[in-house]
Amino acid sequence: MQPATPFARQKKRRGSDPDSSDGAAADQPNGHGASPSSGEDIPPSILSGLADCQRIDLPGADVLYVPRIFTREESTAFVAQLAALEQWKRPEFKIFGKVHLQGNYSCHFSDGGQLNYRYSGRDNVGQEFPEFLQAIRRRVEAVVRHIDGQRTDAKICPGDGEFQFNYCLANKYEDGNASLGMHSDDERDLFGPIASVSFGATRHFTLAHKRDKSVKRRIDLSDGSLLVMAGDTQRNYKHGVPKMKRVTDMRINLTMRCIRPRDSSRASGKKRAKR
Ligand SMILES: O=C(O)CCC(=O)C(=O)O
Ligand SMILES: [Fe+2]
Repeated sequence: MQPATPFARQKKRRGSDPDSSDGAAADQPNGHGASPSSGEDIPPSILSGLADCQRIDLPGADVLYVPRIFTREESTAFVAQLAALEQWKRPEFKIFGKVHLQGNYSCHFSDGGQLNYRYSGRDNVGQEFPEFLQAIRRRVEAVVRHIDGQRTDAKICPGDGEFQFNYCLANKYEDGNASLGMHSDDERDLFGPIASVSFGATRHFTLAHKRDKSVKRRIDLSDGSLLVMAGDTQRNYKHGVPKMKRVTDMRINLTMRCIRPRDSSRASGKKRAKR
């Protein structure tokens, strides 16, 4: 069963945001009787481009890719704001008792600044979303709902499409030497689709079937793009970002997620593969 409480609280708070400028920065909640797929809160140039949404042909997965959900100007502004965040950290992990540093920097944001997403044996309590990140989230939600309403070949949103993302994991890849190992985002606390937005350098993204090793796909995630992983994708596939030595520019990826709130002190029953 999906929790009603965090979404009810989130909708109320977001509806009262004071921001009133154009585009992604505008506060235009999707509720209040508007169709979740109407697309009226998406700039026309982006809305028309949503026709380029591509379903990635993988058995047992619902993966969609949209090359551009932010204008170039928005992407440039957002990448600068994201890079300037003070929260970036390179977490440590242990292999056979030896401490290593993760290859990329990450940080976490959540509604109310208190949701904990535990993975790789670590608690990750998300800080409150900064305003510009809320604007990014609103655009992502509007696009995801729009796609879900338009497409008949993929079921993206749970229930009536009125879900909301309450957590964001941000990853910063300084250059092509930074990578993310193959893993699944299949923790029990997660539900609904994962919406992944990329800013900066284009990087390869690999999806590989967990059991049928012959099923593998590579997608290029470009600046301002959206990748949605829904349905059984995490159950059947691993994904990762391999090194690309020739890439010298930075890339920042945000994964917007829905997590069930729980007591952060409770140990998780499931561990994720090393990332
Ligand atoms: O950087 C990416 O594109 C993937 C990020 C990811 O898979 C994750 O944060 O779990
Ligand atoms: Fe992931």
